[in-house]
Amino acid sequence: MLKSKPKNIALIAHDLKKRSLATWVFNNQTKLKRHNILATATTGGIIQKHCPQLRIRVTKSGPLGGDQQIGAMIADDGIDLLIFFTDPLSPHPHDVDVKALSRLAVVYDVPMACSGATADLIAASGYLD
Ligand SMILES: O=C(CO)COP(=O)(O)O
Repeated sequence: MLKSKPKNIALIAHDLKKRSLATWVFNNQTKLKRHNILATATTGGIIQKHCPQLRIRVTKSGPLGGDQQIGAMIADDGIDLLIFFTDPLSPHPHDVDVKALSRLAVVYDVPMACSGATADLIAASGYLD
């Protein structure tokens, strides 16, 4: 099968969802490894430990501007997929940044998964092949 060109994929998870995102990445690393992976600092560090063979570029941590950095990349057409496992049951000091990031993903029509079920559907869709 003809492979599509590597995509720029941003990975982010709130604290209580980091383990679940790391597991999702581990389970999908065969598909992910030929793409350019970007993550916010803490999320990226945890995923890197679970998946040492993936090359992960990191931004600042979310509360320190990482969500905004990824939002700016979306506005520059630099992100093809956003996997952002959000935790709707905990307060976040940088909630405005979280909202701004998900808003920009919609403005620029970037595919976005906020939970495992949607991320699984995207992985099964052929988008990463
Ligand atoms: O806060 C985040 C998303 O809003 C994620 O940032 P970290 O990966 O640095 O924890």
